[in-house]
Amino acid sequence: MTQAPVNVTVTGAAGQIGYALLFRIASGQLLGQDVPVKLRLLEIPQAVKAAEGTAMELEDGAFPLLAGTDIFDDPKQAFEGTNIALLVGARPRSKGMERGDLLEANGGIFKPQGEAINAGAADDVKVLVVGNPANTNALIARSHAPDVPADRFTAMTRLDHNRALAQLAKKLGVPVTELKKVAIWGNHSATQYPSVQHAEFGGKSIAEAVDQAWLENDFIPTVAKRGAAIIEARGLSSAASAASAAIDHVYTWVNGTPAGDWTSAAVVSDGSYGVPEGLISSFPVTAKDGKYEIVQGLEIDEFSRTRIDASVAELVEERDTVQKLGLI
Ligand SMILES: NC(=O)c1ccc[n+]([C@@H]2O[C@H](COP(=O)([O-])OP(=O)(O)OC[C@H]3O[C@@H](n4cnc5c(N)ncnc54)[C@H](O)[C@@H]3O)[C@@H](O)[C@H]2O)c1
Ligand SMILES: O=C(O)C[C@H](O)C(=O)O
Repeated sequence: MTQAPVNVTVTGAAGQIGYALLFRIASGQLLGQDVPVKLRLLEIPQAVKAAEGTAMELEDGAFPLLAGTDIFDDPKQAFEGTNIALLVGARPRSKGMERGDLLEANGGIFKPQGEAINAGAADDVKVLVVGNPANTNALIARSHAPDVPADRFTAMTRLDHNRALAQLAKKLGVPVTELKKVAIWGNHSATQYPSVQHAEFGGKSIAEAVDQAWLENDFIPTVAKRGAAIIEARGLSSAASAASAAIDHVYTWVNGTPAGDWTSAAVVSDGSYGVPEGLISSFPVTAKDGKYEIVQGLEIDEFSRTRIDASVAELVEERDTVQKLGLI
C-alpha cells in the first residue's frame, strides 16, 4: 500500500445508512481494492458516543485498507482535507412538519456543511448528498461553497436507478447486467421519472418489449414510491440499499461508466433538456476521468417531456422556497 489514504467524510455516521455504509467503504468497495481510506465521521454531539461504538467495530474489522477513523461534531474539522464527502445525516420530517419547515431545518445542516467544504476540503473534493430532500439539500450546500466547482456537487438518485433496473430485470426475465440506458430524471421524490425511452436489453428496445400501461401503472409508480413502500414494510427507511447505491454512485464517478451505457445521478444542470441552469436534477450521465457528464442529444418524446417537466417543476418550487428562506 504505497498510495496516501483518501479522506472520506461521512455525516450521519451513527445512523442506519452510516452503519451499512462504513464497513463497505473500509473494505475497499467505494474506491477500489487498492485504495487506502481514512474515515472522518461527523455526528451531532448526542450521537458521538454511538459513532465511537461504530469506530470500535471498524477497528475490530482489521480492514487492510482502513488507515484510521476520526470522529467529529464540528463540520469544519470533519471536512478538513476531505476528498470524498458523503452527506448522509439530515433532519427527517416529523409529524405535522410542512415541506417548508423541513427545508428550513435541513438548511441549518447543509449551509454550514457547504461552508465547511468550501473552507477546508481538498481541491479534488467530490460531494454526494444522500440526506433528504437530497437534491435541494445539495443545492443549499453548493450555494455556500462558491470556490468549489459546481460539478463536484451531486445528489443521489442511484438508488432509484437500481430500483428501476431490478423491476425491469424481473419483468423481462433477464439479469440486470443485460439492461442498458435506463434513466432517472428529476427529483429524488415521488415525482421522479424513471425512463425506459432509450433503454435496451440484449440490444433490443425495452420500450417496445413492455406495454405502455405496465410502464405507467406499474413500473413508474413502483420505482417512484419504493422508498415509501420500504418505510411502510420496515418501519424505517431504506438503509442497506441506500448505502449500496451511495457506494455505486462514488465508485462509478471515480472509475467511469462502461462504454455504451450510462447511469443516473442528480448533478448541477447546465440547462440541458430545458432543466433550469443551477438546479440539481437527475439526468442520464456518463462518468469519465473523475467527472460526471450529462448525456447529450437524446430525443425526448412527449410522454417523457411531461414527466420530466413535472418533476423539475417540483425542484423549482423547492429552490424558490429555500431562496425565500434565505438559505441559498
Ligand atoms: N437519496 C436517497 O436515495 C435516500 C435513500 C434512503 C434514505 N435517504 C435519506 O438519508 C438520510 C439518512 O437516513 P438514515 O436512515 O441513515 O437516518 P438516521 O436517522 O438513521 O440517521 C441520520 C443520522 O444523521 C445524524 N445527523 C443529524 N444531523 C446531523 C448533522 N447536522 N451533522 C451530522 N450528522 C447529523 C443523526 O444524529 C443520525 O445519526 C435521511 O434523510 C433519509 O431520508 C436518502
Ligand atoms: O427516506 C425516505 O424518505 C425514503 C428514501 O429516500 C428512499 O428512497 O428509500
